[in-house]
Amino acid sequence: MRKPHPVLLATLLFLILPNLRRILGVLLGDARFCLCAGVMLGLPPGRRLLSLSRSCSTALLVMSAAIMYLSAVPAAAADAGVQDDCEFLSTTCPPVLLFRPHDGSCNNPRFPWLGRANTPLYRVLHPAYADGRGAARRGQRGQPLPSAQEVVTRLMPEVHHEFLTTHLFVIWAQLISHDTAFIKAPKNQATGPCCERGAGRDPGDRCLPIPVPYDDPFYSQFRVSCLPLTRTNSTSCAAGGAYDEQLTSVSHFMDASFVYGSDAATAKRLRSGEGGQLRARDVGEGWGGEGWIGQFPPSDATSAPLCSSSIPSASSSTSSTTSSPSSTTSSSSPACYLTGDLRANQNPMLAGLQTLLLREHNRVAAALADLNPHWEDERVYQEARRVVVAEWQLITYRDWLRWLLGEDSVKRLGLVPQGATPRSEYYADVDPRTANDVTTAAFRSLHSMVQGDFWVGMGGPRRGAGGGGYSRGRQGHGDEEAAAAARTEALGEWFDNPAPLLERARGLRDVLQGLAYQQSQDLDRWMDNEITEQYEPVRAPDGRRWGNNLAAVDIQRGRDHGLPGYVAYRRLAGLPEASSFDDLLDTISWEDVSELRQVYEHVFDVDLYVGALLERRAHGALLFGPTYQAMLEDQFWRWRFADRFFYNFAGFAHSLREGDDHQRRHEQQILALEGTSVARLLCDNVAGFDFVPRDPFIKIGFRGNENVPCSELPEVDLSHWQEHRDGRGE
Ligand code: HEM
Ligand SMILES: [Ca+2]
Repeated sequence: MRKPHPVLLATLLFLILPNLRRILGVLLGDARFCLCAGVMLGLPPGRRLLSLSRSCSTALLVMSAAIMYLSAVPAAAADAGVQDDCEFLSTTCPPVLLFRPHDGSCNNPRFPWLGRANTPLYRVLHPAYADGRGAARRGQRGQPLPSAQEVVTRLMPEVHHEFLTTHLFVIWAQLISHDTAFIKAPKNQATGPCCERGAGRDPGDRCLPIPVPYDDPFYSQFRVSCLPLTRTNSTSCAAGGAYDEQLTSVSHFMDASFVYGSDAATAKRLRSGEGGQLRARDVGEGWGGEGWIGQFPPSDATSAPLCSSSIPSASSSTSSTTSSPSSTTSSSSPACYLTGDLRANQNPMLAGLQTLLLREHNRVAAALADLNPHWEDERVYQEARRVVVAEWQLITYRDWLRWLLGEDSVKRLGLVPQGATPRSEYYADVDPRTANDVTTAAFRSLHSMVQGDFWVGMGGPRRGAGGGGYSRGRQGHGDEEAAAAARTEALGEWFDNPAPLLERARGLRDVLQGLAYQQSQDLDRWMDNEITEQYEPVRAPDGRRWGNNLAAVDIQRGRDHGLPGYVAYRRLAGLPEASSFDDLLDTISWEDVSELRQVYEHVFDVDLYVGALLERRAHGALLFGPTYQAMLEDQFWRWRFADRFFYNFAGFAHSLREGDDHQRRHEQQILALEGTSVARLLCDNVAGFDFVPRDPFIKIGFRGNENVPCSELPEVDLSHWQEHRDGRGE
């Protein structure tokens, strides 16, 4: 271990001394503390994650901080992908913060780096690297695990089963994932040489290619024998130099960083500098030249690496190994959106939601500026940002989460915000960070809900048997134009190229309408071919297209990050130990266990991503089996109660100004915010949404969900934000 810096040592003592009693508790074997130490060491906790006590969490936090501080002397990075310094530990904060910092720092008063952008992800279980330090996981006997491509071919073919949630529910989830994690991997796979002969053999080259079996039913026709993958950047300082932790480049909190950016410089670049507005382009003539369309994010060359204007053609599609499908980019980019998140252009539905939230910010800012002409640009921007982040959190926790975790679960965990919450309910001693295990497996499982053919307009697909969709819901509203425009588009045709679809007459409206009316796929092991064969495609000379396999990347990424196998995670959900394939039958069907047996040599080899996706639904859960349910409950609980800036905590400096009057006023604002809804966002920001499903996250007709005119929906009464010139409210 390296010699600690005196300042860091002093900080460490400052952290340890007040918590000495708790730390001694760990050492002396207090039962509760043993449980917590067990979690840290990857031992079976035997209880659900959420049952960790508060004092246990404190001890955990302090102990892991101690490890980090003791090893925090900057050292030269061993190679390009590994950072060995923990510079983030020296984060300093101003004494009082009225608005949350963009990078997520200074949220936790004692550990100001927790949740900051460019820091390591949290881990639920100790990693299972092949060499204990950072080499990708291998099988129980040290053998290579089965090819991720082979696993997908066998276990995750395309079968369509729809669920009661809409595609809007799914893409909203994608936004949440972009708000809370962005692993630092050089854009895949991209131009990297990860499929060249010998790549991946030397750990220094940061390659972890996915071998494709020669008889692969899809890729063999294109003679593709390898899918490229670059390893995620990591640091070993977080674990005292013992093993690698992967870094995320965005703030871990649910703070709409995908709108505002995760660092001060980006945040500044996104602002217009006047009236609290974000920069936007007013698009008058769309691609079809059909009249005024509205605001879109600015177009900016810096987002170009993740944006291309058309499908490139394959230059070497007949070679035996290949560079990434995405490596060939097109030269002309009509509009590459600059937003708070570099992934905004990935697909048109995502870019549509990014645009929606950008417009909401500018709408709220304009209203606040009207109410408070004496506010400067900065004040309007920060107050509007606070409103939009609050709406984002409220809609997610009140309206969206019940369809992810189930009504019982959100009630049991007290996750639905109701009015103001006293500051004593903030858990300063719980780690607020995004868990590696969650973002690399549990949350990614929603890839299985993505529709490869997405609706544009609300009339549903023209092709195939389904035709007609929900056009009945339109009766009485007479929107014949929408019916005429209704069609489906293949996802593979639109990756990294949203503008031509959105920026034409009714383009954004149609894409968002499609989201609100099309049902999503179910969460199961069946994946859509548009993401398992066509992610960022190239075209073969005969016009057919092929791309990367997202599900195989997910599996390989879990191995890259050293996530232990599925069996280890079962214990978090209180499921019995499993040491043979037969032991899985309590949660996985006989047929699926037989499939697992065919692919994996040993039950311990089964990847978390695969095993947990095969589980039958947990009792009381809507989508997940017990393992993913427990992991996501824990994550959503921590993103809320360990976020000091969560919108409805009352009584902090940032939630009220001085004096009782302000506290009462803040509480009124919190209540006023409850007028928000995703339906309201659509009505307020997109022309042509005269009526909407009351709950656009679930299919029309389910539990009385019906179309309602916008005029019937509640709204946020912004007059509560009006302030007299002396700083007092009305
Ligand atoms: C609509 C089509 C989608 C596409 C094309 C897509 C594509 C991708 C890609 C390329 C990655 C990075 C893979 C890697 O290199 O490791 C990724 C990561 C991820 N995706 Fe998706 N995704 C889609 C939808 C979704 C949805 C609906 C969710 C819902 C939760 C989601 C959640 C995630 C998560 C949690 C990650 C990991 C993020 C991180 O830790 O950096 N994605 N996705
Ligand atoms: Ca964030």
